[in-house]
Amino acid sequence: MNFYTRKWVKPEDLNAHGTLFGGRLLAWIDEEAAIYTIIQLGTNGCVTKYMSEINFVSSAHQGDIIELGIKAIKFGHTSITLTCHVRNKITQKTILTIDEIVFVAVDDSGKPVKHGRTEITYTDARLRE
Ligand SMILES: CC(=O)SCCNC(=O)CCNC(=O)[C@H](O)C(C)(C)COP(=O)(O)OP(=O)(O)OC[C@H]1O[C@@H](n2cnc3c(N)ncnc32)[C@H](O)[C@@H]1OP(=O)(O)O
Repeated sequence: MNFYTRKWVKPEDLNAHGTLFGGRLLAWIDEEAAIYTIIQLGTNGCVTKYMSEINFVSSAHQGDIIELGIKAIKFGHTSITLTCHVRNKITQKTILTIDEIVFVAVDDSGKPVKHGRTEITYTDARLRE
């Protein structure tokens, strides 16, 4: 799993308890997973379909640097399934895990479309095909 994106937890990211707001973290994850999917499928036309159980394992605090890891675990016909792990960059302590995030490739009218991909690419070449 690659941890491409790092985030620095700032005051505007906190909840009423003074720790990282879960909704903010999920927004970061959804965007990261969407970008990962766009690179893997080579199309901007993809939407979030499903997220499995979200496990908030431990809190992050103001000033922490966290990193978001995403990896494709299954290529379907129109879908791609990802797994996600968020951890503290310094201590490596796990902050969150999501076993499955499913994105679906869609056409201009929003209907599922076959993406034709079967394996992970480690470059962004598909974006230029
Ligand atoms: C990045 C963003 O913010 S996007 C915004 C948030 N997301 C959205 O607005 C999407 C709203 N949802 C939709 O428009 C529709 O549900 C669609 C277009 C995504 C899918 O439509 P559906 O009628 O469910 O499509 P369909 O039944 O053909 O399934 C498409 C694929 O999704 C998979 N799928 C459908 N439901 C689920 C589910 N609950 N869990 C996992 N996978 C699922 C199917 O197995 C299929 O995969 P495959 O083609 O690889 O075998």
